[in-house]
Amino acid sequence: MALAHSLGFPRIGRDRELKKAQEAFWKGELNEAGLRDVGRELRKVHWDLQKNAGIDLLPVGDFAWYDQVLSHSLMFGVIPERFRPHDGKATLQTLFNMARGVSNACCGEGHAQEMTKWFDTNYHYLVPEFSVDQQFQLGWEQLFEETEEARALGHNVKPVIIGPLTYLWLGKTKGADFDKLDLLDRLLPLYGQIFARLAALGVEWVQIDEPILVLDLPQDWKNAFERAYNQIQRDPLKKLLATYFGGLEENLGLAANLPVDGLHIDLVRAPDQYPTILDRLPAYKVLSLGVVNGRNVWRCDLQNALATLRHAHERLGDRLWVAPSCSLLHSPVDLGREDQLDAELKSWLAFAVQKCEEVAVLAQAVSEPEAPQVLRALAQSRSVQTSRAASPRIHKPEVQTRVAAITARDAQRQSPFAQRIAKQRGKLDLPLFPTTTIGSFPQTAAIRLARQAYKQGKLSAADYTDAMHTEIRHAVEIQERLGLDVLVHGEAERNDMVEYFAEQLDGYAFTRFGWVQSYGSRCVKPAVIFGDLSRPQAMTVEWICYAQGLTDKVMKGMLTGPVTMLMWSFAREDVSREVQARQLALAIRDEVNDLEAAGIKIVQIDEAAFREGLPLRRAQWPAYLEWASAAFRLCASGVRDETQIHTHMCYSEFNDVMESIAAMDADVITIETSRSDMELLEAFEAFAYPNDIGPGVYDIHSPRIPDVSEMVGLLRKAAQRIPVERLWVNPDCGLKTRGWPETEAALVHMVSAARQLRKEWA
Ligand SMILES: Nc1nc2c(c(=O)[nH]1)N[C@@H](CNc1ccc(C(=O)N[C@@H](CCC(=O)N[C@@H](CCC(=O)N[C@@H](CCC(=O)O)C(=O)O)C(=O)O)C(=O)O)cc1)CN2
Ligand code: MET
Ligand SMILES: [Zn+2]
Repeated sequence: MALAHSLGFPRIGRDRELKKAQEAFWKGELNEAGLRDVGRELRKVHWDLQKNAGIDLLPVGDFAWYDQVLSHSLMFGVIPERFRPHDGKATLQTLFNMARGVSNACCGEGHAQEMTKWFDTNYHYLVPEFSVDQQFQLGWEQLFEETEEARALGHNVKPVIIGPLTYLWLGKTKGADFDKLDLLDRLLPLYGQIFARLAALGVEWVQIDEPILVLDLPQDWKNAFERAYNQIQRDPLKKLLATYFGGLEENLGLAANLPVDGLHIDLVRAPDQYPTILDRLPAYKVLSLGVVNGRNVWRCDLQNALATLRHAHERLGDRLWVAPSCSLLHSPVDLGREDQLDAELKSWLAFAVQKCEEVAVLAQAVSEPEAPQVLRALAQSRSVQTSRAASPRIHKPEVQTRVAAITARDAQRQSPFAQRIAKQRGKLDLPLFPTTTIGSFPQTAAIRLARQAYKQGKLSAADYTDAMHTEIRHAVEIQERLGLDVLVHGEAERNDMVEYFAEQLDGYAFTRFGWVQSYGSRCVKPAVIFGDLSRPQAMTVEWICYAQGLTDKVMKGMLTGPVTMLMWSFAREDVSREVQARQLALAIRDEVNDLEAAGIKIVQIDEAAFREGLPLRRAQWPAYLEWASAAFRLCASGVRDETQIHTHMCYSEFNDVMESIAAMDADVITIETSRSDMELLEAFEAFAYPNDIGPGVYDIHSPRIPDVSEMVGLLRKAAQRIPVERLWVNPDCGLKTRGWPETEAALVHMVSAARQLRKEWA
């Protein structure tokens, strides 16, 4: 029989119990013992859920108080100087300080560790900081404690640990410039120590995650794999090397031959690697096949997966394991919780619990093809596949006809930028260094509670609209008082910048409890694209016009772009991402045009996920960049020259995609730059980026209020790289996670900084 295992389970909890406990702890409303109780209970529930679903070997080490990479930094003693406790002993407080930063009398100033995207997901990890004299020592007992905890509950567990090369790859060197790989020899002994301790606890298998094996790796990193694993092998634990999010391609031989006892590969993202791996895998090794998609919510086509598994089983026998493609961290927890989803649609979906059931039944089907539950599951899967393929709710001829009729002309503004900007300047009458914000203002508890009451039917639509109008008035008044030049309505009415639009588009479904962790305690509820997408009516025009009616200043209309809508949703798999992006682009284009017709002079189309959508392998970049920037232009090109189109991007490296950013041809782009000290602008300068730019002058992820002088300094740096006529002044990103007091204080400073620059350049 094939063994059913899981690479990791969501930690946040079915009802976001972990989020609520973390936030209560930070507010001082829950003590550490209380927080630890919540964690312990969640782990117990999650192991039980997986075991009851039929998983034979359960993951431990997938739980984290904030982020799994951060847990590893504590385990390895990689604690930046500014957070190092006096007695050298890291505590939960140390961990949260590293994640969230400190700024107080007792502990001084310490900016949080940088946060960045986990491969091509919407999960963010905390970037380890390495110094040239970096030492590593075991400094965190969590993995061992949780292993004991699981074993005390009677579970058969497999601890999960990030491999040494992936861990180093994810980190950043600080201070002196040096090669991270030089740290490998110092780090490796810790793996030996960890494995020895796990073996002493009675562990048989450990999972070592090395997802960087699916990237284009430099040769020295490839070489380092052999060296590292030859050194690691000298101990009694069995090791499963896990790769996911893509195919091994030219690293396949390397991965197959490392001296470990098993290899996991992602057959959902890269089914093509299957036959080759069978030929290359040494005969002693276990092969774990990730056939159930851990990154999407569609039920697995069991028939299809089983065909591969049966074939593999003939060759491998008991050396075949079955798993989800990657950790289920990226899936919502339990579909059973959804009580308001349409029954047919619900029958097409699987969340983490259901995915474990799929893995288990597939593992059983390999050796017991006639078992009643296997036959039942296969029949059900077949009927899901046929009902979906034929469903009239998926295929909309009018949408397909419109997409087919798109011409190159539709994705091109009427005139080149130079002509457009002259007309826009004439009409907008803005000062040099115009100030603006990225869109959202604080999403206060009051706003969320009003929305909850409205959704539960406890607040009427009219009363909800009134409550949101009050918020918009408040935001507009404050912006006028602060003296900002281009105003926003503040996005109070939006639960999320993607979900809000998804709720108003045909072809999208949304869940009530489908939460997925984005970072720390912050979660998102990705909507589900199930069919051809269209916009039945205007989505934002009334809100934006209400806001514009309150002021003589220019009100910027705020939309989310097609690539971001797609990347932050659960997408279809029966049509390409490109086609879905085009459908979204047409819907957004109609909204842009409606805003223009309603008298709105500036429209911002956010593409925060543009960079995240980039394939992990460079060979696939050109095709993606081509359709992604074309989709943006399609949204933005239905308007007159006078209408100014903005876009916004965050969490982005731009150097290697400048050409495509320029190809988007937005009149103004606002970007995150403050944490990198305007370094990002080098790319814009080097490329001679032609359009207007708003480099963020302060980091909105931190409650810290930067001084005027700090922002003036950043703006002067920007002015050295970009002609001042083309510079805007704005924060790094939206302000929804901030409170009002710090938001106002920071914006007062920002406006002063802009005024000072105007004087300097007058
Ligand atoms: N989709 C997406 N991905 C993204 C981003 C993004 O904005 N959206 N930004 C980056 C990540 N940054 C993020 C920043 C903030 C939040 C965030 O604040 N999330 C909220 C949830 C937002 C939401 O959906 N809110 C709903 C529901 C809020 C809620 O929890 N309501 C309570 C009741 C009210 C209360 O007690 O607060 C409940 O249902 O129990 C609403 O406003 O209506 C959270 O974790 O709390 C998420 C990601 C990258 N990826
Ligand atoms: N307009 C959005 C906001 O201000 C853009 C956020 S990008 C993650 O929140
Ligand atoms: Zn942003």
